[in-house]
Amino acid sequence: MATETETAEEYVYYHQGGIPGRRPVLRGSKAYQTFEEIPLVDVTDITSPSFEARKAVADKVAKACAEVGFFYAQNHDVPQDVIDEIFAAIKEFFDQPNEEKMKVHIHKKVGFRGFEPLFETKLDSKTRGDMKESFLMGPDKTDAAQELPFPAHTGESVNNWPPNNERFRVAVTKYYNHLQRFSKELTRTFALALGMDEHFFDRMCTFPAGYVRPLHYPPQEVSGGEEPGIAAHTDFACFTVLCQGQVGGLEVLNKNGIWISAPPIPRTFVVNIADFMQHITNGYFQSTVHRVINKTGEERYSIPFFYAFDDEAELEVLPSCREEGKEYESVRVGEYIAHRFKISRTKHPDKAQVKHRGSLKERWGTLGRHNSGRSNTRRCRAGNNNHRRLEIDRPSIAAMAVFSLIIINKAGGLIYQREFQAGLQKLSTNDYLVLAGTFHGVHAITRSITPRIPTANPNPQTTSTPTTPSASLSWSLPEPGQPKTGIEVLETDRFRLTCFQTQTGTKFLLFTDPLMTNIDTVMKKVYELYADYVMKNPFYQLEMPVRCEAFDRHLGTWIRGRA
Ligand SMILES: O=C(O)CCC(=O)C(=O)O
Ligand SMILES: [Fe+2]
Repeated sequence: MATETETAEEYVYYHQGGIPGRRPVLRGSKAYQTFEEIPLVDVTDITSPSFEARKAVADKVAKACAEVGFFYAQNHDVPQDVIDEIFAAIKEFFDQPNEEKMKVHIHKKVGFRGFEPLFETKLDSKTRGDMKESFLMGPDKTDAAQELPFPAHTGESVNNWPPNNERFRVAVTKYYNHLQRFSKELTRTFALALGMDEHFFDRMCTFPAGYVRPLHYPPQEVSGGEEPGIAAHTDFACFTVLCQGQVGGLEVLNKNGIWISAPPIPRTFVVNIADFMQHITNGYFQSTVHRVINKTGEERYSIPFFYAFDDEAELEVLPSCREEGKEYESVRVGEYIAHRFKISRTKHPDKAQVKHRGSLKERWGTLGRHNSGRSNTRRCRAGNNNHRRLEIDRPSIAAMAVFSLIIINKAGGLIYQREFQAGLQKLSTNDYLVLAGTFHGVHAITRSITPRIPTANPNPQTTSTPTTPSASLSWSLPEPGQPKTGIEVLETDRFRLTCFQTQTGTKFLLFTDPLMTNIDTVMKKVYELYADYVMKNPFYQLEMPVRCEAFDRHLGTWIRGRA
C-alpha cells in the first residue's frame, strides 16, 4: 500500500487571469528547466538614437518576457528625487490613523479610486484577506497637473485625493507622469521585441489607463503561519512597472511551482507582463504568478504602476502572434478593467452599474468582425525565436472561458450536459435536472410577458360617447413578424448564461465568462456541430438524451482549440 508521503501531492494555488488555478510542486527528476532568478535588463538605450541599440534592449526584453514574464529594468531614467519624494509622501499618508484614511475610502467614488484598508481585498479565500493597505489613483481628464493630450476638462476629479495633503497629491502625480512616459517608451521596446513596427502600440496609447497604487505591508508575525500581503495572482492590465522600497517580500512562481524571490535592487524597477499582454501575444509573453509575503519584520512599501492601453482599445491577438486556423476573441480594455475591479470588490456601490450587453440578435450582427483577417496567419516572430514557449503557463484570460453547455429538449428535459473547464463547482444530477426544468418554465413565462406596445387604431369605432385615449389604440408586439424570444441572457459577476432556442424548441444554454465578446460565434458552432453529429445521426431519437461520441469529440476539440 502506498504511504501518505508517496501519494500526497503538493500544490501552489493562485488566481491567474481572474480564475483560480493550481500548480504541482515539482522537484528532482520531475522538475522542468525553468528560471531560478529574475533577469536584469539594462534599459539605458530604450530611447537611444541608434536602432541597433534599441533593438538590442528589445531582444533581451523578449527573452525575459517569454521565459520568465519578469525582469529588472536597470538604469531607467525616472529621477531618484521623484522616487524618494513619493516614498516619503506615501509613508506619511499610511502612518495616519485609519479614520483619517477612510475619509478617502474607495467606496466614496465610482471608479475604485482611493484608499483600501488592511484585509479588505482577499485574493485567497483561505486567508482573512490580503495584509496590505493601498491607495489607487489614475487618469483624470480634469487634472491639469497630469500630462494630458488635450486641455483639461472641467468637472469633478475622478481621483479621491486626501483633503489637505498637497504633498501627497503632488508627489504621486509627478511620479504618475514619469511612469506614463516611461511605460509608453516600454511599449515601443515591446513592439520591437514582438517583431513589429516600434510604434505599433502608439495608436492604442493616446490616453492610456495607467494606475499608481502605493502599497504598505505591515510585517507579519514571524512566528505565525504565512499571511499573504498579496496572495498569488497575475496582474490584469498590460504590464506593471513596480518600484520596491528597501524591504523585500516579492516572490515569482516558476514552472516547477517554486517561489523565486525578487528582492529590491537599488535604482531598478521590476517590470512584469500582465494578462492583456499575454492575451495579445497569444501566450508568447508570460503573465506570471507572483505574491508578496512580508516576513522581514519591517514595514514594506512598494509602488506598482499598472499600464493598460486606451479604454476604447480592442485587445486582439497581434498579427505577428496568430496561428493558422485558430480563432481569437477581442476584449475592450475599459470594460475588462471595470470587470476585474468589480469581481474582487463586491461591496463597491459601482457594482450597481450593470452594463447593457445587447440582445443575442443584436450581437449576431457582430459576427465576423472578430474573425476577420484570420487567414494567412503565422506564429509570433518575436525578437529571438529560439525561446521555447512555456506551454504550462498559457491559460487564456478569463474573458475567453467557455465553462459549460446544457441542452434542454422542448419539454424541459435535460438531454445534454458538459463542462469544459477543470475546477468548476459541481452540481448533482438532480440539480441539473431542476435547473433545466426551472429555466424552461421561466423562459416560457418571460416569452408570454413580452409587452405589447400601443399602436394607433386605424378604424376607431364611432360612438356618440367620448372615448378614453386608450380606447382608440390597439396593442401589438414591437416587431410583429418576429417570434417572442424569452430570456436570452442571465448574468452574474462571474459568469453569463446565454440561451439560444431553435425553431423546434430545443434550448442551448452556454455558461461563459461575462466578458466574452463573441459568444454568438461559439453558440453558432455548437449548433452546427449538434446539427451535423446529433441530428444527422440515424440512431439518435429526437428529444432523447444526446449520446453521440462524434458530437462529444468534435465539440471538445473545437472548444479546446479556441482556448
Ligand atoms: O508590492 C509588490 O511588490 C507587488 C504588488 C503587486 O503584485 C500588485 O499590486 O499587483
Ligand atoms: Fe501583482
